[in-house]
Amino acid sequence: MDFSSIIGGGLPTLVANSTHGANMSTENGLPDGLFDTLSPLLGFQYNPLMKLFMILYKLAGIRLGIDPTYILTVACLIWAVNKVWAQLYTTCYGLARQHFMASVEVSNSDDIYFHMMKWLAAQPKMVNSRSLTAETASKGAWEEEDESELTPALVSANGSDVFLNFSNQEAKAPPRFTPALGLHSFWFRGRYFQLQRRQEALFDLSASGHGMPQFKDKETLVLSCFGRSPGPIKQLLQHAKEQYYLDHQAKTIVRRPAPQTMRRYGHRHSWQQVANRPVRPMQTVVLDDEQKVRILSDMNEYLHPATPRWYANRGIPLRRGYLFHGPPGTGKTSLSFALAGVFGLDIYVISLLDPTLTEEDLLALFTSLPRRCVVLLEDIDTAGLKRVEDPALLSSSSSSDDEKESAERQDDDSKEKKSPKKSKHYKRDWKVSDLARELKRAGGNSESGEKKGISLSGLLNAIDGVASHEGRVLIMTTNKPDALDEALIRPGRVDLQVAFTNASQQQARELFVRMYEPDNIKRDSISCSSSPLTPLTPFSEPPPTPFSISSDKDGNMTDVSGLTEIGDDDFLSVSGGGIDTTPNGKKPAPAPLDLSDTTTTDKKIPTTTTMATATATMHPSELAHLAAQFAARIPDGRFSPAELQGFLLKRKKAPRRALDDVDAWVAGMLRAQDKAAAGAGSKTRILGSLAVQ
Ligand SMILES: Nc1ncnc2c1ncn2[C@@H]1O[C@H](COP(=O)(O)OP(=O)(O)OP(=O)(O)O)[C@@H](O)[C@H]1O
Repeated sequence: MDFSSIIGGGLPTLVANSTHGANMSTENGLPDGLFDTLSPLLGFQYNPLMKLFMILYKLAGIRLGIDPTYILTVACLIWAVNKVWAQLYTTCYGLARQHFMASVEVSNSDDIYFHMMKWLAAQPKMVNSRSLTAETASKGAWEEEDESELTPALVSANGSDVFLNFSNQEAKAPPRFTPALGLHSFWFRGRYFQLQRRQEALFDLSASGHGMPQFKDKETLVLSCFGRSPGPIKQLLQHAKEQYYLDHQAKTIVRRPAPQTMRRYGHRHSWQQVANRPVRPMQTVVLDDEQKVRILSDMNEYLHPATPRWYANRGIPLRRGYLFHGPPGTGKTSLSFALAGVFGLDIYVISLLDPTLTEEDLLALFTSLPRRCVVLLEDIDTAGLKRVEDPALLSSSSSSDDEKESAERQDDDSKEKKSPKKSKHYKRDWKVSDLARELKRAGGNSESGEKKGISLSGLLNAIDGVASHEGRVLIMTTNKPDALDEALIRPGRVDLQVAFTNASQQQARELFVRMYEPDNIKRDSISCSSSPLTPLTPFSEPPPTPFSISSDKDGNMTDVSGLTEIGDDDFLSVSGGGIDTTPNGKKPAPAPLDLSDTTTTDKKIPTTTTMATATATMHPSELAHLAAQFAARIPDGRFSPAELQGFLLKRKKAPRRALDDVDAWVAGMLRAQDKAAAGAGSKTRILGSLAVQ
């Protein structure tokens, strides 16, 4: 392009033309355009910007050899057609959506949202979408890991041992990709679906935070498909949900109260998931079989779908409570988890010592429980729950000052008995000193930050008040059943008590077998229990035969048909968790064990390979023989299963070494116990037991 000729020749003419409003440019060989005609009329020559535009416009015309008006006209036409098309499309699409498409909305405050997102993240079509959101996918403690992905181990100082190294573990975890905000489409079971992911910011006036309203993001998924029925979308959501729970089938979900800021939204915001751990098989809890069967059949009966009707017909509130009591480390929590696993229930753990928990919160938490679940109140004795009969008397026991006050009052009481007229005014006759004392107490409490906490009546109200939730299984655990108020454990609140004791020789034997049996061998093949428990119904099988409950003349349940054959127990399972059978529901055939690790020494730290594959094998009969020898050296009822487990864990690959060491360990432990009994307390026992490990 010859700029000098344009500038030297064409430009002055153009400038002159545009300046003087000339309406002809025939000297450039171009016809007069629309602009040339319109510009004087519109007064373009007075506007410097428009003048510049005119110059550029003419320059373009000269360069292209056509009137730029045509280009502009075509551009305007394209724009108009596009506008009309867009409008038409929107209208037609809107009409089609309205009349020929069904849609379902899912909010991110609902669990289905997470089920759907997890499912979408696993769809190849979605993964290859051009518009994605990347998320950091972190693995839970119990999720399977690929051992081949382990970082090459570092060689230790002596050059022989190797240790695992997880320094770049996070870097290796691939991100998770989900559909970005906007419109997406995918096919599912031969059907076309549209997914719209939307986000909007809500101004939450009720947000407490520091009393300031806050913005809150709310996300919505809108799923649509062609057809007037939302059936396919429902199927899709059901499928996503099933896939989600398939991953969690053999897991027990543990929930705790959500933070206070979340709890106030109520219902599903009241609880948050804190763990998702593998189901604890019932066989791993070493406890008297009779006790296990008693509680299992009691719970099974309670959870049966026919039970609510039975309770309703008799006007009995549908609640069941259990109290597990016994020394620390005897399996109270373990049994609670195993029970939840057998019945496929989630566990809701509440600590009454939580400083943020008020009685209103407790009530709200109980009312937002799902239909069937296990509520676990651990170490209920530590919550200091007491019946408040007379606040004055109750508080009077807290300090020597108060004792004096109590004595004064008793003194006053006796005086008043002599002059009944005066006694009527007792409560109102506050002296200045009384008032000062009360104020001091109230001030002292708030200054020291002492928590008012949950009172016994608050707890009772939550667990069986008029507004309390029905259908849940309440399990309370305690080390000191005698310290509990009898109101808390009266029948109706606690229906079954299970006493846990230190390990018997039989239990020691079972613990030994469980510790050294290979992972892939089921308990029954080497069971040393007289009546092994395999109490489960495979997930896919139909539910157990409906039972009937009849009562004797005292109203006690006498016959629970369908549950009488406890030997081959059929227990209800909501999720199928805890199943300890092969996929076809049969018990696996016993496989030979070979635990020939007697040469293993604990001094050598296992390598990555040995950690994973060093399950040496031993014949079941040999293992049973070792277990019997071990049990014979454990005194009955002296050690908790947790203590025995701790000892065995230190020798987890060496059953014979455990046998060799057990006498010395028992002697050391007994000495520590005697010392503790002689006055130094339970702490000495614990420290002593650690020393003799
Ligand atoms: N009866 C048992 N059978 C199998 N393992 C047990 C048993 N008792 C305790 N253990 C083991 O000991 C550990 C502690 O058990 P658990 O927490 O169930 O005891 P607990 O009675 O609830 O104790 P605490 O009263 O201190 O809460 C767990 O690792 C568990 O596996």
